[in-house]
Amino acid sequence: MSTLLDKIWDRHTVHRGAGGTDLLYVDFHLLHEGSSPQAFEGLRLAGRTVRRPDLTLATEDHVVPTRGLLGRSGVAATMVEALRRNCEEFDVPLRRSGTDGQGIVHVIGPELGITQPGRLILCGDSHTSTHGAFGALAFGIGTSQVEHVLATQTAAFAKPKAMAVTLHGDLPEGVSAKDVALAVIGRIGTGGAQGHVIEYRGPAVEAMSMESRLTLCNMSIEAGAKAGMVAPDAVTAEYLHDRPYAPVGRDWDEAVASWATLRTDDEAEFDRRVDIDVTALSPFVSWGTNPSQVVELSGVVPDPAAAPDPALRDAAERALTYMDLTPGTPMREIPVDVVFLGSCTNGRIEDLRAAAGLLDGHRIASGVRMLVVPGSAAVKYAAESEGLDEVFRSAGAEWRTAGCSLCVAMNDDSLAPGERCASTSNRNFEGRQGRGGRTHLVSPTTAAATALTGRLTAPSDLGARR
Ligand SMILES: CC(C)[C@H](C(=O)O)[C@@H](O)C(=O)O
Ligand code: SF4
Repeated sequence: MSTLLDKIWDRHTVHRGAGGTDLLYVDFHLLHEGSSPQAFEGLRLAGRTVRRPDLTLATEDHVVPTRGLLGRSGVAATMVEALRRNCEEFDVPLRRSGTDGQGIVHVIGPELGITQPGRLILCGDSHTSTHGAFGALAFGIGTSQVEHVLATQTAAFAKPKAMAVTLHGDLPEGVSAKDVALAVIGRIGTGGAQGHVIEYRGPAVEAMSMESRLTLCNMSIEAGAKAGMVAPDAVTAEYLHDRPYAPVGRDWDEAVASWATLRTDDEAEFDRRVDIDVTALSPFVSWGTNPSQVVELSGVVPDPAAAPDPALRDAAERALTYMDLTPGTPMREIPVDVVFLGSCTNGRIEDLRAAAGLLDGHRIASGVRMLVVPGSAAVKYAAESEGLDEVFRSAGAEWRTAGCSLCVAMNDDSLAPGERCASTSNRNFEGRQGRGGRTHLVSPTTAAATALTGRLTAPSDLGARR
């Protein structure tokens, strides 16, 4: 009896190492400018080539500007230039910024149909867990492993344990996969899934769109998991059909038939199980400086004294100092300066639609700056063809080109010290959005509702106010 993890692991194992480390075949390798330069340099020094450029794809996402063109000088230009030179020299296909098909690596993989059920997908980036939404095994690797994959199309790992996170019930209106992800991390902690691959299961997962599943799997890494996954089903196949890298004709039929075997057997044992009833969930928001420091938006800033152990109490105290928050303050009373809608967590078309649905015909609060950054060029075009860009602009938000943007202060977008931001991204670490910047992780609709009122606001709070 095997779990989905066992099945994919076994199919990819080319050598079982003595010390419990297996050598796995890699189906697809994604690259970006942030984590690939040393790997290419290593190849060059060793006189090696890229073994399977056809199973490799690079994109420019972390450092690219999302307003205007890439400059000719500066750190970003140097990093992007290095990636372009490396891709050219090693024959690796590259999605350049400013062209079709470019975007955040975890947005374009699924969009192009590269991310397929049963595949092993690696990338030098922690949020590679995103791709598990398709029933792929996908995780982040370090630079030396990137070099190894480039040279050999294989990588060595110790097999992680399997953890089931089962979501029971139906998600209430206005509560999204992002809220579920924050609720899960709030429950199990940032180390709660350490050493495990999470398989999300249950009726609430089956009812989710691919994009919601991507959001859920994206955040797995924030619970310490190696990866997140969802068994493929009809929703998965429907999403992939006709995508540029998806199989066609007979190959498609065979692929779909083989995907049906990619499920955990009924009697298979998980190393750990967590059950969550989503029926009573409401929107979540982070108050602290790691993604487990969350509360329901209807709640208050917690008192560190109530933390269950001294380590958590210290962490909470430090976080509240950094965040400049006082225990007992209702979350709904916390004002924000900036709202960020985007990232590989929530920068897809459904996220933009959901936020635009609330903003349509309204203006964001004065004094609030809102950045809307599509996760890919394709998301941007799709949004523009639906008129969403107009909705955002008319509401007073900035409409940008694709990139990581304010998710990470590695590009032109950052918070000023002390600025407070409601952000649809996945990390609220100190300085993540800029030195001294304060991040509250939220869902796209909470971000939109917050932009309208200027204070942390759940979508359902808006009714009474307008
Ligand atoms: C820069 C990159 C390697 C990093 C990651 O590994 O995740 C980034 O994408 C992030 O989200 O922190
Ligand atoms: S959007 Fe954020 S989390 Fe995603 S890859 Fe870029 S920096 Fe990392």
